[in-house]
Amino acid sequence: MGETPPAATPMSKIQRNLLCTPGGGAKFKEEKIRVTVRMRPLNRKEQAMYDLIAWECLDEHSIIFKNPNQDRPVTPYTFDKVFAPSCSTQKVYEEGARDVALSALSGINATIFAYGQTSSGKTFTMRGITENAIKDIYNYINNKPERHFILKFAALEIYNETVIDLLNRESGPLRLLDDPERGTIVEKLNEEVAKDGQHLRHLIGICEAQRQVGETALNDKSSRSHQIVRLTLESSLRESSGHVKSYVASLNFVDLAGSERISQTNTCGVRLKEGNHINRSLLTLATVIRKLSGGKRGHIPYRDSKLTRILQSSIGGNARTAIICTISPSLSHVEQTKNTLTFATSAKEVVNNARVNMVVSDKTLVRQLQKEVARLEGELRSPELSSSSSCLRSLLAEKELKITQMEKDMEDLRRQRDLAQSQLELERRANKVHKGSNDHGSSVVRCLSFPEENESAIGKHTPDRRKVVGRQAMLKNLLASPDPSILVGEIRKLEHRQLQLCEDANRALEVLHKDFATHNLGNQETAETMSKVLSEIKDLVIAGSSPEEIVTADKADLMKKISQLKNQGNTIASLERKLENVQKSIDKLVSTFGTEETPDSKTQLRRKKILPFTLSNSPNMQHIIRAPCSPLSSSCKAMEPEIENRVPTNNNIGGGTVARLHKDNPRKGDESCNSILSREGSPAARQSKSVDVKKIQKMFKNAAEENIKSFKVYVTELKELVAKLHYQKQLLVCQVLELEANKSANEETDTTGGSPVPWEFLFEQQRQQIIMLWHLCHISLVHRTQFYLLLRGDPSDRIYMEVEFRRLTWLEQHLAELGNASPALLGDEPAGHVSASIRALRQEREYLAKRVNSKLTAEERELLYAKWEVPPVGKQRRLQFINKLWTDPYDMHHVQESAEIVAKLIDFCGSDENSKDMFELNFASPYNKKTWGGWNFISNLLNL
Ligand SMILES: Nc1ncnc2c1ncn2[C@@H]1O[C@H](COP(=O)(O)OP(=O)(O)OP(=O)(O)O)[C@@H](O)[C@H]1O
Repeated sequence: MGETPPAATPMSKIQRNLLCTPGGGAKFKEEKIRVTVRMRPLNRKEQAMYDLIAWECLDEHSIIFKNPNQDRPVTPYTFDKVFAPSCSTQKVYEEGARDVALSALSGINATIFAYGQTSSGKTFTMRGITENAIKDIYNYINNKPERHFILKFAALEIYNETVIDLLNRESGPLRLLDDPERGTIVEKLNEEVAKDGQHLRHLIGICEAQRQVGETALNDKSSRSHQIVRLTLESSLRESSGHVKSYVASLNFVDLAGSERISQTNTCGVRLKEGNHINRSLLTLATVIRKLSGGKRGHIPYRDSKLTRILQSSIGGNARTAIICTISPSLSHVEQTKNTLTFATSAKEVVNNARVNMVVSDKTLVRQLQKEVARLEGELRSPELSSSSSCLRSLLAEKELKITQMEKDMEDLRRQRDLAQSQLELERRANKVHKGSNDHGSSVVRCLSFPEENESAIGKHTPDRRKVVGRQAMLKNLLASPDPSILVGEIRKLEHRQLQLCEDANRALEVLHKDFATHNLGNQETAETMSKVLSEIKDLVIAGSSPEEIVTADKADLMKKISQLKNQGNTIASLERKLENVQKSIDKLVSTFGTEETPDSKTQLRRKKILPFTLSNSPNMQHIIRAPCSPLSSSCKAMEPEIENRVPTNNNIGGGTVARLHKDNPRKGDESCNSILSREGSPAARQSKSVDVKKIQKMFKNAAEENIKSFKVYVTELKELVAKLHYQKQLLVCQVLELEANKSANEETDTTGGSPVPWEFLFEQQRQQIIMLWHLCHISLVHRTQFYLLLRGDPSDRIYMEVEFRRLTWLEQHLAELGNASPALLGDEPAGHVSASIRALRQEREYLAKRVNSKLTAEERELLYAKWEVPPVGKQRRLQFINKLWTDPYDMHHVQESAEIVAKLIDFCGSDENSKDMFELNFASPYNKKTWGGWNFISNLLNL
């Protein structure tokens, strides 16, 4: 059997009823405990002792103590019913318990118990009540064929505060459990279904037999425990009726042990112990009743005894309760009777809240829910939708509208994507066509362009702006594409192209490096030449006031040479034009002398027309090749004497300076050149020119043929090297300006005898410009310091100042040009070489910071820190200090102090006049340090 609470309706079933019975509701009914008093007759012992009857039933509701001396009036006790000794148990049941007992058949819990002193007739009464109730219950059941009843039986006793299952005493003491839904339940209490009345009586009989009974002085068969017989009645209408309501209720028959006075019962030992437990539990019951009767809802000590715990729902709870208080009429038990009546008086004030426990079985519930679901589904399918269905329908329509709009949007996006792809394809084709038409030029420029896929030729002369714009448009189209996968795919393709470009660019860079190595060689030669020139210039400056003729002659020669250089204005274009003039001159000569045309001569003529050249260029070519050069300008002007464009009729070609340079640097082709010059300059040749025209013509033809082969090589080299001359020419111009300035100063001094040009003013002005350029070009602090401290405004410093200024001016422009052309600028990043310069400067500052502690005393350091506003506390104070040096090009005081500090850190005294030489021609092109920075991939730019 499962757990069966002995005195409470299963809460789960009650709650299920309350929750699942639509519209059924729970009908609560407040009702006071029915309290009746039954007074037994005097038993034989009482009669034998001639005990007096102390109580009189005034009527069916009142009982009064009969005062033997009649002096004091007594107050009768009034109850629902008072049964005189002559009343039968049947009547007690019918008038005191029947309606309560039968409430269980209607789903209301019911409890009927007897309370009174020992031997007052409780057991006697309850047996009769139970029997009558069973009889009535089965009579009711039998009279309700439309309902199906299940009657379950359980019984327990509380003996010495131990709960015993009377159907299975061997199971031992049972525990009471507190269930939040079901209340107090008796764990593992057997419950047996009563098949019928007879079976039920049999079960009851078994329990009575199991109950603890003992003999006392007052009762031969005194109950020594509280007994609770529980009938659980479940009733439901039969399925054929179509109803679903069912009821469940418990009907408790409680036969309490009687209170007893030890003095009267003469108990000891076990009985005394039993009596103590009985009295204690009854006292708790009386307390609970008393408290409940007072209407106070404070603490009710249900838990003080197992009796009150089990009967909790029956005393002030969900049950109808009837208490039959049994009393003895004997005068000898007046005090016990008064106590019972007092208890009864309290009990009759206790109000219960009984309700009908209507339940729905799981099977019935499922069936009911299925019907409800079917009904709702029918409503949904019905055209006559309810208001909620209409709301759902409008919501669905709104959703469908949104879906339709989204589909339209998606279609628009697809069209935009297709359009972008078409534009991309058109752009691709356009770029391919464009690429095919511009597939020329140097590899150096190509690396700075933005070439297309499958582009294999060397790049163009200049970056194709239109192509870049087209690519930007293409990127915009791609970014506007609604399909990210297409974007990513296209970008990956572009990255692939960029990788190819990177390889091409690296190859172009190699070419550039080789080119520059050649340039460096020429630059060294140029430096040597320039050193000589500068030496001459310095000598000239120093000897500016010398009257010696030889110096004047040298000065005149140098001025003449420089004037030539200044006026040449050679460019590669002008050189080529001059070469074309030479060709024309040769052609003219050939045509002049070519009166007889043989097949050979025609062939030669055609070949000369294709590749005309004059031998007179050879020595000049060497001069140009060995001239100072720069790798950076494509519009440089070459130094070429005008005489070189004429027909070689003069054997003084090249002049003294050129001849000297030529001698210092012999080159390939000199031999043939000298050979021809020798022939042209000999008297025999001049004689034959006037005599043998054909011979002269043939000579020219052969000479031209001889040099035509080397002409192409020469032109190629010329194009490369002439382009490198621009920078060195600037230096020469610088020197020219300096010489002119000196010359003007000298002439002005000579002619006017006035004061010289205020060099100090010019010095300060130029130095400020140089300082600014140092700052802009991120020049080494050590270099700045040395230059600043060495060049203090001496007239001899003019050339160094001019060189430094020119160098820095060129460098600043060069950095700007490279920065503008650098692909790295596509990512808005500083040019690689600028970054390298900044990095190098930072490293230099770190180097200087490390020397602070060793070169400056602690006192000096703190003074400087304070002066330069370095925080007194913090990390890297030395580097903070160094980072403040050479940072303000406008403040000359700042520059002066910065230079002095750096000089101290590097142990530079600045007194060596020869140290100025380090600033003459110490030109290091940024190309020496330039490294290929790689490409910025589109994906990186787009943060993909
Ligand atoms: N109303 C009555 N009419 C005739 N005899 C009665 C009546 N009530 C009780 N008796 C008799 O009194 C005796 C004691 O009765 P009972 O055992 O029922 O008392 P009790 O209250 O149950 O005592 P205890 O508390 O000790 O069990 C029994 O022999 C019983 O037959």
